[in-house]
Amino acid sequence: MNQPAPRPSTTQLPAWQALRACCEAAAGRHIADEFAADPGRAERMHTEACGIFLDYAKNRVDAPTLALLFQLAREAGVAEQRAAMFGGERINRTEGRAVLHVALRMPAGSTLMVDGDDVVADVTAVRERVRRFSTAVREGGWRGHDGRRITDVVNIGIGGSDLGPQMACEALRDFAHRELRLHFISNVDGIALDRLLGTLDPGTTLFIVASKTFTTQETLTNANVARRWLLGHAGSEAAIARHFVAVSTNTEAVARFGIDTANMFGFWDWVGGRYSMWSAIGLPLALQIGAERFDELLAGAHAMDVHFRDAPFEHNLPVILALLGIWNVDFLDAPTQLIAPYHQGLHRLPAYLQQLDMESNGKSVRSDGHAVGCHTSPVIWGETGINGQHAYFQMLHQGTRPVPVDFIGVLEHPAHLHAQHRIAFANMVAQAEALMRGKRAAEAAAEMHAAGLPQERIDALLPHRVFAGNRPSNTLLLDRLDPRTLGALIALYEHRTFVQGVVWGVNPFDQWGVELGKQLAGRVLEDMDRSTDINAHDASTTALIDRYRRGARATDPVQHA
Ligand SMILES: O=P(O)(O)OC[C@H]1O[C@H](O)[C@H](O)[C@@H](O)[C@@H]1O
Repeated sequence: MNQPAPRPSTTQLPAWQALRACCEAAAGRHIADEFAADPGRAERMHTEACGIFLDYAKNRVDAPTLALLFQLAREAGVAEQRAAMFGGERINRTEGRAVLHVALRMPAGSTLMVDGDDVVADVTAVRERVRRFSTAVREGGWRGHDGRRITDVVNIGIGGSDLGPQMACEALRDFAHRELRLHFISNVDGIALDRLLGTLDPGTTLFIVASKTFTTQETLTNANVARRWLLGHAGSEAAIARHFVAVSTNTEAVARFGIDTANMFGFWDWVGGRYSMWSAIGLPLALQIGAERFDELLAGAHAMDVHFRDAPFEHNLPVILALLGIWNVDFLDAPTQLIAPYHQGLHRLPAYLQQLDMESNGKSVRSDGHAVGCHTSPVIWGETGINGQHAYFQMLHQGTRPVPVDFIGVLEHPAHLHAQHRIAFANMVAQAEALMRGKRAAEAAAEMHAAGLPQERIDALLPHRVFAGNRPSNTLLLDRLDPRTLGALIALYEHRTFVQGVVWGVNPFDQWGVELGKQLAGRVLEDMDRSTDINAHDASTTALIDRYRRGARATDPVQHA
């Protein structure tokens, strides 16, 4: 396995050290004062590409800080690592793999050779199978075992085999096929699947078992339940072939499970799970919006790839977002990052970005095995901004720690929703303004005077009605929420994650941290069935297992009136 070229640790880079000094100097400065002093600030601090406009003027940075952040990207080797990724080098060093989600959206006919193999040709062949299959299901050519059309598609998968297609199906529901309903099952506790199966007709239901490894316990458990349910109704094994397809890299395991490998859509080990929605993992989306629109999603992502590859850092959306994120996490001590979409269609975006970012960069050692020495992935959280406003925005405005926000709005909207769209948009812009500007004591006092409050009351309330402001945010405006722009948006965040990983020196493409819990779950499961004493665990864990053994009752389902 080739080792990364030796590079000083991130915190030793000259730009990092200079940023430290910048940070101390900037401590007392307020963004509102920067706006007042610099009429050209907003004009300079925005950029746009692929139908996405980014305003980043409401960050706690000035021109010299920004220049140093770009310098940091140069010193950290972002351009070199970017070229290595696009060139198909094995930059996922701990797993010895190339990282080629960008190849999944390259136009048919282009070439990218890896180990003597043209990966774009392989990608195009699978894309063609997805096209044929999704068209057949959508048009009624592919039917259930008793000859009826498919009406419901259930994607069984988890993590990267669930979050991407689910998020995109929600986002693009306006483009959905009228007679095809999409469902997503990930939780192993059985509740969601149980509830769903009760509403489905086995003769018109298609299951997609989506798992890169095809070894994931949750997915295989749910898939087995679905299989038994189908067989219980259809009566014959032959029905499986009409109602089950698989998306995986593991042909043998798919065959062992009992799915005909003719009904399997493959992908490759150079596609990370959380980067896989562009592969056949996107099949639910292709079924929902059709292959042509799925191609538009890929084209939008490809356009962002080209922008990321070619645009100078100073105008490069992913690079700018990444560097501001690093500034917030490492220099302004912001431990979290809020994602606030002001479009109901994007309500699963925060969940999607949680995996993308935290599973990629939630690491404390660098690719070379040394400690990182700075903070890495922030906690990503959020839901639709408007709901957040009425729940946790209090903490954003007056809490003790800064919470940087990505506000995401959409400009185009259906005419009949114009009045509501205006309200949502106004709220988004106002929140960003309020977080940045705050409200100073004199302003708050004057308001209370004007409202006729007695001086005593004003004095008592004043500390509560002051807003410090100076809280950073980005605002991303999408021209519209269509497949192309969604593709560009997701690719933008993918590359942001990549740039941050490069600067921090971590490998954004492995996830060793998820293994330990899985291993221990296997042991706990065995111990839950043991009748003898168990003492291989700590006392707390043993007591919990014991409590389960004594207290967990299996009851009959609740009978509804
Ligand atoms: O697609 P699968 O192989 O079933 O994996 C599903 C998920 O499970 C794992 O625990 C990983 O942490 C994720 O990166 C992955 O997306």
